[in-house]
Amino acid sequence: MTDRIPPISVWAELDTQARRELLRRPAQSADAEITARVRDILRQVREEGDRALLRLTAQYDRVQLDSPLLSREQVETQAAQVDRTVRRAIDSAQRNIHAFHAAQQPQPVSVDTAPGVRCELRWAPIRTVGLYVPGGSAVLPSTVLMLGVPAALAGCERTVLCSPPDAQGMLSPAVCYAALKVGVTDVVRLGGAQAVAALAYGTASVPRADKIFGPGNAYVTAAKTLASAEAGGPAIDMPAGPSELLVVADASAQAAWAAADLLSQAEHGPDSQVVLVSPERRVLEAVRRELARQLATLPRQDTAARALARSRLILTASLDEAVQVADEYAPEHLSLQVTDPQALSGRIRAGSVFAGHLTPEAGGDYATGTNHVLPTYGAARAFSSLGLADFYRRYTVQTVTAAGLEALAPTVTALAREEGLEAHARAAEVRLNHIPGENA
Ligand SMILES: NC(=O)c1ccc[n+]([C@@H]2O[C@H](COP(=O)([O-])OP(=O)(O)OC[C@H]3O[C@@H](n4cnc5c(N)ncnc54)[C@H](O)[C@@H]3O)[C@@H](O)[C@H]2O)c1
Ligand SMILES: N[C@H](CO)Cc1c[nH]c[nH+]1
Ligand SMILES: [Zn+2]
Repeated sequence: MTDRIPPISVWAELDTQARRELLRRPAQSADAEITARVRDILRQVREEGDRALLRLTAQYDRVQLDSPLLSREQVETQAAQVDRTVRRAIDSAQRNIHAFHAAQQPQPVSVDTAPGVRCELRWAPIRTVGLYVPGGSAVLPSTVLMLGVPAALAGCERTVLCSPPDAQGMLSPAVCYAALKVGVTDVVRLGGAQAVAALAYGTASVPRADKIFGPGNAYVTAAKTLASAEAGGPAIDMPAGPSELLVVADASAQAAWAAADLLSQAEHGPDSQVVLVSPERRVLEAVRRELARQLATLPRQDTAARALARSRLILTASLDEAVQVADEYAPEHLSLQVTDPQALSGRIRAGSVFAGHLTPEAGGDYATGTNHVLPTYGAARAFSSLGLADFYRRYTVQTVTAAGLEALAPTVTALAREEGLEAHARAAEVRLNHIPGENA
């Protein structure tokens, strides 16, 4: 069975080009084709609104809808059917996610930068947020919580949830239950790039969102990126594409646990990528055998096998070199299955770190309380994991008194004239000459 798992790559034997190729994400190899298709989908929705949405849903989700929107009654009827165990699990995960995110309230700042010159930093909730909840290969009610809990905590006025419809044109009871629990205002059954287009442009039935959040496949991610680049387009959270996991393992790693973690992300989709980096050949070989053994009994064996075909098992010369490889890859999820995980956790750029042998990556996917919407494709080098602050916009306020203006004006006028912007200089001077009670 190990013939379905790639062989071990020895980092020291690879040149720069081969190393780059080894760490390349699978979804990016089809970039041009995906971009072209997504551009076309965006255009159709921009030009034709709901008509295009219904047509594209029939084409890509193979279901004919009468309207993209679910009524409140439909959502409640679906939610009422949720299984009791699932309902309890959603309630319990929601509590942890709420606790961790409630502690992230951004704080206002007020500083007198000079006498009579006050600068403030304030936070206001983004009014309308679009929440994309994946549902192509697996329906993800957990993502409703990851997006909906911080949106509610921030106080966003309108939360528009989009998720692909099932064969009956419905959303699952669990998704509907979670949506009601976090106070989503509009529930829309749309998936893929067309869902993002609807949120970006707004249609007769789907409200336009100021910012679009959420993970998705390569089509969803491309649509978010393209729509946000348009003039006046929505903001987006980050490129949160196909799931990734990189495990750094030393001699203390349990092969069966490392393999289980790698499979947990491989089963998301064929373009998910999982990587194991270790200075121990024995560990790499044992995990390779475990992957094949555990894969054989997985219900989503075909999906996981396709992702595993592009997985990476990398032998490094030392733990230090493993850290360098991991940092260069900048994974969405980083699992540290080593003796001293805390010593490594700050040295590798990653969306979320799973520190130690007893911390399964799946814990963070559902219930530890951290957010599972995370940057992929190496975006963790600069992008952050989703947090409460992402649901606010930050703005500044400055208030200048007469004394402040007198002190500030020479600086403003000198810099304005240096830049050749006379009107700027005069906008300060005109006030200076008319300060009430002084020069009036
Ligand atoms: N990075 C993160 O934070 C994070 C979190 C959760 C999930 N994920 C990832 O999200 C992804 C979800 O992907 P998914 O496919 O299961 O669901 P999805 O909801 O993202 O995409 C499904 C939609 O894609 C569209 N689509 C499918 N094939 C298409 C085609 N050939 N052309 C145009 N559109 C097409 C369809 O409209 C369908 O509704 C997974 O890769 C998972 O790993 C990432
Ligand atoms: N691993 C995904 C983030 O990449 C999140 C998720 C949802 N459900 C299961 N897993
Ligand atoms: Zn997952």
